[in-house]
Amino acid sequence: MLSIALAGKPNAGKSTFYTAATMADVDVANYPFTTIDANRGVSYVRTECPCLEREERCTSDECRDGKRYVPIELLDVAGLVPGAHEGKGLGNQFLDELTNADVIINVIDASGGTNEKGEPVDIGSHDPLEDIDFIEEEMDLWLAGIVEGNWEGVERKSRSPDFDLDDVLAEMMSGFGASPTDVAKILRGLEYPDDPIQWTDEDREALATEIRQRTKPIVVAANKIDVAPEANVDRLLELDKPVIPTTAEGERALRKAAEGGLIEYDPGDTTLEITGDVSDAQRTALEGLAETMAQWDGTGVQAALNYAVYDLLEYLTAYPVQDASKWTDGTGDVLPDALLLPDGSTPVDLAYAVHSDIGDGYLHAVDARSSREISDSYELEEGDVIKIVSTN
Ligand SMILES: Nc1nc2c(ncn2[C@@H]2O[C@H](COP(=O)(O)OP(=O)(O)OP(=O)(O)O)[C@@H](O)[C@H]2O)c(=O)[nH]1
Repeated sequence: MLSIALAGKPNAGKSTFYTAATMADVDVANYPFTTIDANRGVSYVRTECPCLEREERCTSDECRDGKRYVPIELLDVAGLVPGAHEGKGLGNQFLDELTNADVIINVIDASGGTNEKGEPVDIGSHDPLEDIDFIEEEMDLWLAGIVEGNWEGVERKSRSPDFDLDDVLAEMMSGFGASPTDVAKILRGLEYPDDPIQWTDEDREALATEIRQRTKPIVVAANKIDVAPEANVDRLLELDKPVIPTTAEGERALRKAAEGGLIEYDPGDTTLEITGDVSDAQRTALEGLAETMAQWDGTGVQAALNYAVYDLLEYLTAYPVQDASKWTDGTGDVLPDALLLPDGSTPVDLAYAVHSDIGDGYLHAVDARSSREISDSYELEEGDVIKIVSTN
């Protein structure tokens, strides 16, 4: 399963984001919230379900009136502080956890109400722009430290006659989650001496930065927009980096209210509707939230998760079915599965994602919309419904 890590300074709102995003909406998923451990849970990206094109909606628990929720793993990496790579704060352990993630959401306090260490200060008194780069810097320095730690081994290997620096670097990088394509791109983007003994600290740091950029893309969640000075959010949005305004607290309140039957709201909606008996205080709070959502296009929590998967990682959703005309699996369930695959994936990749042991059993694939056979090299598109024809 794709894995998204929430990182950022203490008190930026990571745990609130995590709780909101992993809170099962009883109406969407009628199975219990799957806790893997305290900081690792299941959340969802939202997309349009292909069942919207048909008369009847699909039977999946993860589809609500055509809003399709596709599971991903969410990690809550406790607060990082500047100097973490040297073991400051809770330090390295959390940087280590980030290596398990495919993409990072850097949660910052856009209200400027927490200082560089994450301690509460008056709203507006800390500049949130200062909180953006430090995660990248900490990760780069920490990775550079690991590369440095491995370097003696690389130098030793270089004495062997069949030494190939690129092979050794590729092996090291795969440990950080770099795919062979990433490795090729990283090595192409760098200039470095062939002889490892001549490498300087700068060469190793440049390598670390490239690895981080390729393997850990980051989107910033500019959190606490409900209380942030608007100018702060505007300045953040002007940066040449992906930034999504969020209110994690708002999303948590909405999910709770929806669960309690007070409102109609599905994660990612930009509006809410009060449908239950609410107190005056609840009405005022909900109306305030509705205003924030109108201004920023929702609470941003779903938008940040979606941005991480569909924009930064460039994944798409494909729907494997067994019956190409009814769009069902073997038991008659309509569009039971939605799978996230990298852009550029083919029907063969989908076949492997469905049955990892398909091997030579794959015969061909059918586009369920047109009922036509598609070529093995066809590049899947968002929302494709595909029947895999195999011998097993
Ligand atoms: N106004 C407002 N407050 C928020 C929002 N999100 C979180 N908070 C508050 O910010 C404080 C810190 O939130 P947490 O979620 O505990 O922060 P954290 O980043 O997980 O902190 P650590 O666990 O220390 O790393 C809490 O009092 C939250 O209620 C938001 O969107 N708006």
